[in-house]
Amino acid sequence: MAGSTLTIKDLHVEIDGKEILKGVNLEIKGGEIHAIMGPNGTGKSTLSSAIMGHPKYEVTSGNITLDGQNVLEMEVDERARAGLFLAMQYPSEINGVTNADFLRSAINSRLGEGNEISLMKFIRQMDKQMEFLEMDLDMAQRYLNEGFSGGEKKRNEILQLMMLQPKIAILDEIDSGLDIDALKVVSKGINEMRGEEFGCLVITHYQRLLNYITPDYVHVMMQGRIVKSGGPELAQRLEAEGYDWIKQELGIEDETVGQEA
Ligand SMILES: Nc1ncnc2c1ncn2[C@@H]1O[C@H](COP(=O)(O)OP(=O)(O)OP(=O)(O)O)[C@@H](O)[C@H]1O
Repeated sequence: MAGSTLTIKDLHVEIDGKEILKGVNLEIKGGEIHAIMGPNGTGKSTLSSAIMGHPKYEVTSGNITLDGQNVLEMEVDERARAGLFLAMQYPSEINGVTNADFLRSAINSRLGEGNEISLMKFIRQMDKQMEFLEMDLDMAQRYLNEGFSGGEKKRNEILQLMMLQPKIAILDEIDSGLDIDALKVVSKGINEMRGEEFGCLVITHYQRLLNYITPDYVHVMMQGRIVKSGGPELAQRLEAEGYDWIKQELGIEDETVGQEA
């Protein structure tokens, strides 16, 4: 089976009446890893929130499709069931719901009624992936993200990714706040997912993540648009030289969006 394709065409998004995304075009296919970099406040997280259907982010024009299906018409849970996965910059804590319960119901919701995963199979898989991610097995029974350190939350997001096996994942600053060992483990998890069935968009500020997860494409976002795309060498140049050369090339003065009003 070939992988899926997420297509974003001329996407415009507003928050509280301010236009943040001003025409984003991007296609992510199974087997591909894309990275988006860009200065602070240029719309990177807005793009991931819009893809996952956060209610605050209003799509005013353009479209998002997954294998031709209109993602914008799907509720948030339908998007997840369709195979989209979003690892948030700040994962929420949910008191009263254990990590294991949350994961099992998320997997069952994806598999659909009548196809639920057996408890034994679920436990076997969860133990295996937790071991792979060098996680303390006790974390399965802790409430979701409650009291997890920054690094533990990120590792947990990768555990969810590996258990849910989405078609397309969007990882927003999965590397922020990680120590070097955790960064390696998180990258190991993402690399383990690599394959024709899996497409991924990684939002990051740092080339160092891309040393571990080599992207196929690197895009730069400024002023609510993707203004430049290239291969891994583009991230290396950004690390060495910053963003000024792109701003000069494109005649961009202030990169922050949404401040004009
Ligand atoms: N919920 C919100 N309410 C009001 N403004 C918002 C909201 N979310 C984002 N913005 C504004 O939208 C713009 C883009 O924010 P966004 O978080 O998408 O940027 P980013 O490129 O991900 O930044 P960073 O690199 O700092 O994470 C910013 O000016 C931000 O203040």
